[in-house]
This record gives sequence, C-alpha cells and structure tokens, in this order.
Amino acid sequence: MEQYLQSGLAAMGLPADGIPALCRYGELLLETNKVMNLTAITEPRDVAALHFLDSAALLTLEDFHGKSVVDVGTGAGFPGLPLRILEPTIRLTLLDSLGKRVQFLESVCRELGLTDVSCIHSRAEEFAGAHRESYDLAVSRAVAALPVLCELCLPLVRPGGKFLAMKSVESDQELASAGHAIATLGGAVAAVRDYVIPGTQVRHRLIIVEKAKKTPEKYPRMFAKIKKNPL
Ligand SMILES: C[S@@+](CC[C@H](N)C(=O)[O-])C[C@H]1O[C@@H](n2cnc3c(N)ncnc32)[C@H](O)[C@@H]1O
Repeated sequence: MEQYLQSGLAAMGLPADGIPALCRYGELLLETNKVMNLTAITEPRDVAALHFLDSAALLTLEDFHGKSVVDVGTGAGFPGLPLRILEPTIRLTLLDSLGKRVQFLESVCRELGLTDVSCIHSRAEEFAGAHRESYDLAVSRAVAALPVLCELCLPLVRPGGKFLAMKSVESDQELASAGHAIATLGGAVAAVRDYVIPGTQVRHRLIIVEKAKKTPEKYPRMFAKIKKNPL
C-alpha cells in the first residue's frame, strides 16, 4: 500500500507526510472489515487507489486549506478522513447515519491522534437543524442520486461555500436532473472536473456546486419526503 500511495501522491503533486497515517488507517479498515461491513474493497493496493487516492484527488481540484468541511454519508471515512490526513488544516466533521461506522471512525481518529475530528452519528437532514449553513465545504461520495444528495448537503454549506459531489463520469443525465434541486436550494454549478486516479485507468468526476444564496428554511425536508418527492 505504501508504494502505491507514494507514487500516486507524487503523481498528483501532493506531499508524502500523511503516508504512515494512511497505511495504519488502511490496516485498521481491512482488519475491522472482517467483522463489520465497511468496504467491498479488500486488496491493499485497491484500498490505496480506490479509497485513498480517489479521496486525495479532491485536493488537486479545490482549495481545502483552513476550511471547515463536512463529509456527508462518510461510511468508513471517504473522502473526508484521507483529506484531513493529507491537509491537516482542515476542520473536519464526519457524518453518518450508521452508528457502528461512526464508532469505527472514532477509533481510527483516536489511534491516529486526530483529536479535533468530529465523528457524528446522525442523518444529514436532521443534523442540518442545528448546523445549518455552517460549513465552508460539504463533500460526499456514493450516498444518493444528485437531486436527493443536494438536499442533504447544500443546507449545511454557508453562502459563498461549496458542495463537492464525487460522481461517475457517466453522470451527465444525473446532473441535468438535479438542475431544479440545485437552483431551489440556493446553489449553482460552478464546474465539472473529471480526473484519473493515478496508477489506474479509473476516471471519476467531481461536480462543484457553489452556494450562491441561502437555502429556504423549509429544506431539508424529512427523508421520507425527500425520497418520495425529490426536488
Ligand atoms: C455506500 S456508503 C458510502 C460511504 C463513503 N462515502 C464511501 O464513498 O466509501 C453510503 C453511506 O451513507 C450513509 N448515509 C445514507 N444516507 C444518509 C443520511 N441521510 N445521512 C447520513 N448518512 C447517510 C450510510 O449510512 C452509508 O454509510
């Protein structure tokens, strides 16, 4: 894993300081995955590429320095935790609705000495009640289709901040279908950036949505409504 991280981070022009922490995180992920469902990826080199380098790629596409960041539906910590390991100035909140995954994240943060990372067990639409428009950036990967995801994420972003959605390169139709949701929630698409994960032929996409104005108070709705009637 170390070797893949070294060459992959170097290819992206990112510093190598975080490699020991990422390797330990990878070990904990694969160990814990034997007794808890955390990831379908079980080969160390694939963890390096498809979890760590995929997450790290965001640092080449957006400025994270000193920003408050919420990772919505972080699961086993992706993309938020690799971002925080590689960019220690990030003030990170990891948010997931599954308590066991949040406990795993707490134990990883303890072991890596990341005492300032908040690991929160909550649904995003409920967390927005007390943390509305309080983050510079929201990030999310593999949680929901974009119209639903926008309602979970955009209310958490302050006006002037951004929501970064990690998607497949096949997401043109999904993005088109989210136009109404993005506008209704106060967003505007700022950029669509495709990238290749170093050492692989895997192409992924980052959709960058700016928070142009405040989200109307009635959003986010309860999840049942969001799901039944996406914006
Ligand atoms: C497929 S996993 C993806 C995890 C991680 N982002 C990744 O890319 O590996 C989706 C995660 O989103 C969480 N999730 C789904 N809906 C959520 C919601 N409304 N609020 C918070 N977490 C949610 C699930 O518990 C799950 O851990």
